[in-house]
Amino acid sequence: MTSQPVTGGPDRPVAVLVGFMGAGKSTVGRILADRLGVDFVDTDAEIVTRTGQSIPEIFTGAGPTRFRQIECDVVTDVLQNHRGVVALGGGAVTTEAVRDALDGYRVVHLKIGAEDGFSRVSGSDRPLLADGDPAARYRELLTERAEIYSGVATIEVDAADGDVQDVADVIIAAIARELVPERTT
Ligand SMILES: Nc1ncnc2c1ncn2[C@@H]1O[C@H](COP(=O)(O)OP(=O)(O)O)[C@@H](O)[C@H]1O
Ligand SMILES: O=C(O)C1=C[C@@H](OP(=O)(O)O)[C@@H](O)[C@H](O)C1
Ligand SMILES: [Mg+2]
Repeated sequence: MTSQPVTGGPDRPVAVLVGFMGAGKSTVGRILADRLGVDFVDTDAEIVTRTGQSIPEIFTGAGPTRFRQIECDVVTDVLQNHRGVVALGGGAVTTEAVRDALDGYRVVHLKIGAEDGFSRVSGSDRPLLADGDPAARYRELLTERAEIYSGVATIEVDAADGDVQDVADVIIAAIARELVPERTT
């Protein structure tokens, strides 16, 4: 686990979770919010609520480019207006405007390897894994994006190590260290 100083603040979310599909952003994000006693927003769920369509429906209907535009609008709005925990969709940070919007925020990268991550999402309805060889596509996209996640993150945690509660514990400990740097335990 690595951690750099930063961020958060009364006018910002406590934490924004990024990382590849299957890292656990949606699941751990909800647990983290419960543990911290704050609200949780998953931007994919917010997209579904606002459009009235599922993520696969948007990808196959409006298309991936339009999905990224909708996603960018929703993410920037949530970042400005939400104060709890936010989980982004795995591809949100491929949009430059989203990366810019994250500047100065506490951004937690849930790091996952190809084998662990794919085993969690194999057979799910994620549209980017719908065609061809999903395991190969998963590996390719993960390799393409790994640096982007690390580039926007202020905290990085191993999301393969332990169950979802353990991952939430590690994030809470990292945030606590930022808030109280001299803490020894
Ligand atoms: N640390 C973990 N250990 C075991 N299973 C996990 C862990 N994190 C997430 N999962 C499982 O992996 C699947 C994908 O998790 P999800 O939260 O949707 O990931 P993401 O939002 O990053 O794509 C879910 O079935 C979830 O329960
Ligand atoms: O990596 C991606 O491009 C995507 C990740 C998904 O979210 P999760 O990372 O929560 O699975 C969802 O936004 C969409 O299927 C596209
Ligand atoms: Mg998710």
